[in-house]
Amino acid sequence: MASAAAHPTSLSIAARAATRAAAAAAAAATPLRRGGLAAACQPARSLAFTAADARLAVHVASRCRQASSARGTRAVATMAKKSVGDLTEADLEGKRVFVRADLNVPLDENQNITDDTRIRAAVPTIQYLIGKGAKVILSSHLGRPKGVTPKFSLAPIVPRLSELLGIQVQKADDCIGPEVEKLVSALPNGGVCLLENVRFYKEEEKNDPEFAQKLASLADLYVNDAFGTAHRAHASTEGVTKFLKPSAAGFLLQKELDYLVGAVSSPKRPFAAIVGGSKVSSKIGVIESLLEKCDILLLGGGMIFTFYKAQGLSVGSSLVEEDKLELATSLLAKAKEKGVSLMLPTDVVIADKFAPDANSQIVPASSIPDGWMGLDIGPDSIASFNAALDTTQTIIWNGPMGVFEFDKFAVGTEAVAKKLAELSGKGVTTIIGGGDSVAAVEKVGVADVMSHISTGGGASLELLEGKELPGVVALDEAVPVTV
Ligand SMILES: Nc1ncnc2c1ncn2[C@@H]1O[C@H](COP(=O)(O)OP(=O)(O)OP(=O)(O)O)[C@@H](O)[C@H]1O
Ligand SMILES: O=C(O)[C@H](O)COP(=O)(O)O
Repeated sequence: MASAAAHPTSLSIAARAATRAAAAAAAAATPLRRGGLAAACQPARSLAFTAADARLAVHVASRCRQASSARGTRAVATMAKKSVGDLTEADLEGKRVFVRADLNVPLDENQNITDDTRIRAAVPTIQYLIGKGAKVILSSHLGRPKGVTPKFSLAPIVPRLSELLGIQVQKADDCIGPEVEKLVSALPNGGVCLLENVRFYKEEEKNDPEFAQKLASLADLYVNDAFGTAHRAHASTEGVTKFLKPSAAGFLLQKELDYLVGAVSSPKRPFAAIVGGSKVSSKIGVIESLLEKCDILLLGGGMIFTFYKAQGLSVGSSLVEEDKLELATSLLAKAKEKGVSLMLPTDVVIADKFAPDANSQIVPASSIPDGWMGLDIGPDSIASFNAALDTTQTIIWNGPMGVFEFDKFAVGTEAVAKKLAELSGKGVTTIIGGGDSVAAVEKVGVADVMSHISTGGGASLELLEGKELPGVVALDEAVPVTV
């Protein structure tokens, strides 16, 4: 039996990035299509972002707030923060606004952007601010550099961002200091200046107050739209709010919270959660938190073998976390206690090696022979998962059903993506929680029809675990509105 640590479960980062890049290229030109509030809450996916889109974003933000108020607890959970949409022309015209975005996009070896989703998602907030005559000082990290590292420069972002905004974005060679100050002071109303990678200073990740103050000194007010980095208490996401008032949430941040907290806390029922991925240990928090909220929990991916083993089934050489057998048993018991219908796959696709060209066969989950490993869920499981999903009104999905990077073992994951796309078209709220499930949805070409696709991996997981995000907590509270 393979231990989790020794199991060859992970594809290289490059292979995963290539899959995502191909999918993203297909997704890049798809316009926003669905109607209704949920769809309107999506960041604009079209390439040309217009003033009309900016007006839509403002309208959407206010509709989201109204919808949230109507949903009671959802309002408390998601919309208690001051919004960029609350800032008027009088607040913004001629003002320097420090906008923290997450422009941490994948680049190939020639510094070409292979997935511009995060850049496009940052556009509505910037467009709104420049439309109101603000001077936007845009900040982001890229990668995890140790000191100044040219390959982690934000320079490759400038052409695409300029294209999307329809104006030439200025680029600073640093993120603090006299040269940056000069550039910022020459910025016209409605201009945008992108600062260099804020992680070139170790003080950023240390949330150093002096560094935060230096960043803050460039601006008059602060907007955080970096959802993907909101789980980090860094100088540009958290520290800076101590020196800049008001500190407001951007449209992307609001939308992510509205779905990942709001729709999950007070869902239209029945509410199903689908959790997959490689290991149960990395999803414990998410499963435990979702067990408190969902009606149906479907489990797939590598983690199911720990559940099978805990039930005394033979799992061959499938991925198993031996030290999590008790945990798996207790999660099954907890589901029962909570009245949650927890479904494990009834059949699996097994392989004689961890490789794209492995021999494969479909067997009942209870009879995996020695020497074979489960790499996908089988057709009976897909059918019963689909039947369960057909009964639902809200679905959240995190983690693939199998080793979807290998075509032979991608069927279960793709079936879930297609089912969610079909149900989304019928009005079911479908939320994809970041990471590999987003890559799978993009690979199938159905990203555009989902209610919400998160731009954050780690941040979305932390939210789903019920944790507070420091980058959100630090923002100003919204002024309460009496209805
Ligand atoms: N049966 C399986 N055996 C081994 N690995 C599996 C199996 N099913 C899925 N995986 C692997 O799980 C990985 C994804 O797991 P992970 O827990 O990282 O999911 P995620 O949360 O969606 O992704 P991310 O960590 O990128 O946010 C994929 O690379 C996939 O190949
Ligand atoms: O890609 C991400 O998940 C975010 O940009 C955060 O990056 P980090 O994990 O390096 O903080």
